[in-house]
Amino acid sequence: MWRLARCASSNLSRSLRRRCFYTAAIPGPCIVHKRGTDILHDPWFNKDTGFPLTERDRLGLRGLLPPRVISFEHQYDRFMESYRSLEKNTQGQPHGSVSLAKWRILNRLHDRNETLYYRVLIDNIKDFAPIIYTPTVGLVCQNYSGLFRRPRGMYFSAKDKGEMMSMIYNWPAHQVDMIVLTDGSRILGLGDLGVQGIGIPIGKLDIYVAAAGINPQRILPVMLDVGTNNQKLLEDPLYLGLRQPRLEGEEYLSIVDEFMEAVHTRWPKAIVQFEDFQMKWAFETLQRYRKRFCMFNDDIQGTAGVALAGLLGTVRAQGQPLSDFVNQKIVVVGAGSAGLGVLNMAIEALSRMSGNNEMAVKNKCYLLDKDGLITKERKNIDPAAAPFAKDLKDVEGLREGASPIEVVKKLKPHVLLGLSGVGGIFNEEVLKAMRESDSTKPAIFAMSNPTMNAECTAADAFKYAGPNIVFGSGSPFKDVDLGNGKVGHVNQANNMYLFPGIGLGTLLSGAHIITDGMLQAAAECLASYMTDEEIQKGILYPSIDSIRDITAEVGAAVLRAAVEEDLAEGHGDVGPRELKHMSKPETVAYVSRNMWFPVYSPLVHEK
Ligand SMILES: NC(=O)C1=CN([C@@H]2O[C@H](COP(=O)(O)OP(=O)(O)OC[C@H]3O[C@@H](n4cnc5c(N)ncnc54)[C@H](O)[C@@H]3O)[C@@H](O)[C@H]2O)C=CC1
Ligand SMILES: CC(=O)C(=O)O
Ligand SMILES: [Mg+2]
Repeated sequence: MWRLARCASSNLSRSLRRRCFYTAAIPGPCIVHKRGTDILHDPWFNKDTGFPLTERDRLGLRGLLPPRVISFEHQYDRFMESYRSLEKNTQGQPHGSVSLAKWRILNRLHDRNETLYYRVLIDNIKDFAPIIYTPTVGLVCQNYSGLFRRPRGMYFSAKDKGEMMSMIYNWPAHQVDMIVLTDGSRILGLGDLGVQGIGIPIGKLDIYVAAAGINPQRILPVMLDVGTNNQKLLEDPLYLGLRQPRLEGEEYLSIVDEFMEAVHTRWPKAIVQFEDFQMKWAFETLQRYRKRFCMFNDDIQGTAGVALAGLLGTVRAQGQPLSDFVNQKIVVVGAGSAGLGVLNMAIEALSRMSGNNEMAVKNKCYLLDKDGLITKERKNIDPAAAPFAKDLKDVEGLREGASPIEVVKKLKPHVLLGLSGVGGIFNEEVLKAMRESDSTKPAIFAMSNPTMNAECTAADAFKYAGPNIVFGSGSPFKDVDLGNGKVGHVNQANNMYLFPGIGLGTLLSGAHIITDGMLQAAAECLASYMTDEEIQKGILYPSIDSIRDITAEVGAAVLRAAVEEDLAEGHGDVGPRELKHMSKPETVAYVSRNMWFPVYSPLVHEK
């Protein structure tokens, strides 16, 4: 049953909680097995000019650095100053090249000094998320082979078949907690980018560190390079991946199987997030592995929870009780892994609310793909979309393959949600038709990424569909000035609000699988996070600035769900019994306490 109880510690002031993250205890020492320049060249341990003199002596660094010791705060200010002057000096230049220049300066720091990098990322997450994550990460992936300077993460290719069990031991960390894996076949809305898709696991794991406080020494971005069907890349002399068409069928699955077995053998507790796989493999691999390994598919499952929280928020914004969700007509444009994931989770929630009358709630949900409205008349219907195909007699006045404008005009939906990857398909005509919606506050979610692939811009949505809409987009847009001091609020309807908490909560619970119950708990937590006052203003999700707060809450909700399902085996010194006895607020505090925070630890050398 959907509960709207406020999250455990939500009455603690958010800013107070944020400050708590900064009162880090004196850091314990960190053992390193290297000395001298090897340390300076290792971004996990490097402190640049920040090594105190005693440490320089201990680690054989004296003379390898300029003599003056610069404090962490001073280094931080210096970096931010250079970032701000880059912003100033590139004003008026093309947006894409400015974004790439910003990414480069951040990436250089990432490659040199991770402690400082993650500190600036955490403190400035709202400004930097659009650079290291969507939309700029899309541009980075498109240009990856040209931008490549240093490797990050691991690359397993079709040529490594039979070798993966030993290759996995090439990774230098003893423990890995979180892996994000892609095969590069559907990178954001940009299609098959082959090996260049590695930018996505890197960006997602940066969000894991910033939002969930996963220790960056325990993360691993992975590219499974099984070839690419992108002809342009195959012909590009700079392309860094395998120059062959993608493996298919059993050949493909045997590569993924081998990788999963290798990971499980070395790090049985590591969580694997599948990211940006083309639809057929996204569903197939989820089915194949979810009962055997600790894994989830972010595009199917993470996106669904965020969208559902947004849809429930919309009902609240309309001033209706949550039970009114069952009366909403929902049109989803895009029948891929994300669109189907959203519809499946929405229908599950709706069914529970309507006393398991799944048929009745399905009748209120409409699904379109590139060929328009999906009905039972559709030839060669995808089996995953088939359960949502409409009987033509139930959609009077509409035809098989009806276009978004025909559907919106006829149905006057409460919600129009885009996960098609096609920029601008919610055009002026479609948006204007949403003015006739049966809802007083219709919702328009243009969730495709990156920005140019969004189904519409925020400005167009408010301009054409009217000021009363609730708006969400996958990539960030600025709030819209509606005149008369009114603001059209933009919600970033992105799975970044959930995946970090799903990963962290699962990790701390010690569960060996991720169940629907754990995912539902995550979505419920996000749905209940905002106050009625915020929701009335059309604000459905917390600000990205407070992403650590919401992640702690989501993580705790996931952990408690694992406990309730008797799956929690504990983590580190905290066993299942202790987890079971934690109250809700204690669980949130426990999760927050376990978030890594970047400070320079004293380094101690051990041979
Ligand atoms: N905001 C968020 O958190 C998330 C956003 N996404 C975005 O959603 C988009 C789709 O992702 P997936 O479902 O994984 O891709 P997918 O490739 O599995 O599915 C795309 C779907 O869109 C349909 N489509 C293509 N052209 C269309 C058109 N002109 N009109 C209507 N439908 C059309 C296709 O037929 C297909 O059903 C991507 O742009 C991705 O960035 C995905 C996951 C999370
Ligand atoms: C956000 C995300 O996961 C996507 O666009 O694929
Ligand atoms: Mg994705």
